[in-house]
Amino acid sequence: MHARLSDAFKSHPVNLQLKHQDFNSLHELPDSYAWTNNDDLYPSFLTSFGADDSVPVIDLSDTNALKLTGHACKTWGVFQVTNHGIPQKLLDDIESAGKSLFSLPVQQKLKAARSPDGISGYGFARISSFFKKLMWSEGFTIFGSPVDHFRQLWPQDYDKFCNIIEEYEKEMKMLAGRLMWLMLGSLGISMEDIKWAGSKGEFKGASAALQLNSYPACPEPDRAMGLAAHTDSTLLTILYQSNTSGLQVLREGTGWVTVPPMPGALVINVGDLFHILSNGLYPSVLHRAVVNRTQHRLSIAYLFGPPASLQISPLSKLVGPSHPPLYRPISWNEYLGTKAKHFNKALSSVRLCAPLNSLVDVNDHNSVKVG
Ligand SMILES: C=C1C[C@]23C[C@@]1(O)CC[C@H]2[C@@]12CCC[C@@](C)(C(=O)O1)[C@H]2[C@@H]3C(=O)O
Ligand SMILES: O=C(O)CCC(=O)C(=O)O
Ligand SMILES: [Fe+2]
Repeated sequence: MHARLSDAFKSHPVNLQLKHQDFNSLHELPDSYAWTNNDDLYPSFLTSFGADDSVPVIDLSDTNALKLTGHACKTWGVFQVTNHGIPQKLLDDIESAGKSLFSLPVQQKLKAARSPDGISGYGFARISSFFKKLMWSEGFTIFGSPVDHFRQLWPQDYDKFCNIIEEYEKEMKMLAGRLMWLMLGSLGISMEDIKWAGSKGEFKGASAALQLNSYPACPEPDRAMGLAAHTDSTLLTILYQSNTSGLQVLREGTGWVTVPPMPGALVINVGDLFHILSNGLYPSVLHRAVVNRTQHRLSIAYLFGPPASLQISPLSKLVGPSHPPLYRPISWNEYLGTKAKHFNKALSSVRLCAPLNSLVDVNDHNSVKVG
């Protein structure tokens, strides 16, 4: 019997969701939410104010899109896309669905709480268990049908919300497929090299989760953390951050760089599984979300991965005598379990050989050099 993604956390349950409180009732930052540099694994003071180093923006209708994508993945691990074909109406609909969800009373939201060993439902981000301080955010993860949870949240009109999610996932899946081919194509990989992509290259058996993140306005944003620095355990992530800034990526030699919201654009992150697939050529990007004093912020992440139990390993075309495979084969299912156990050391725990110079290896987030 094949392992299912929803079983990935069975051996590492987290028990955080019941401590949830109503952010709107907090007019001062409680100590439990006040972060110092010691509480974070990556230095916070390295914020970059220079505008000279900015996240690439790629117009998907540009004839150079393949080359630009390759360059962005290699040098940044993140880029924004325009002309992606996702209707603005759908982005507006999912944004208002998210707003409607998070503005429900806490007791109502808790009816759809994520179980300690589950994937789907309402709660703190899974990675919260690795930190002493709480994050100034709440999340809702959708994996598979959201109907049971949505019936709890909106007994009258859950159907309407289910339809929006279904439509959004359908569109995201198609876009994720297009982006995969751009990223793979830029590495010289073609459809024949990826058996699981299917005969039409549509990645039929792929799995994905949808994560709605809510960051309420915060009385002391400089001392709070929306979502602590992490890489995504995905092949790629498609993020809609609407019009409020908050997403930052860690850039070698520069520090934290804000990804500015652009009307209608989507942010694409390279995830850990693509890092493995590309044998470290396209490194996954460390990112975090900061909060602000006046505006509530919502983001929607489509976390795209391979079939749950398919073994992912460095592509054979990218390995050879002078490029040994850097990572052992691992399934998404197993990788999520590894992440739940080792968090920021998950990728290096899958690594086969030590980097030549471990101090300057850009592909190993445990030795990232900044400043
Ligand atoms: C498939 C998944 C990736 C994710 C854990 C999850 O089961 C669903 C939520 C995802 C998310 C979103 C916020 C950041 C993150 C690190 C977390 O705690 O939950 C990611 C997880 C991940 O990419 O490892
Ligand atoms: O809210 C954001 O901008 C980032 C969200 C994120 O990193 C995630 O959901 O994995
Ligand atoms: Fe993320």
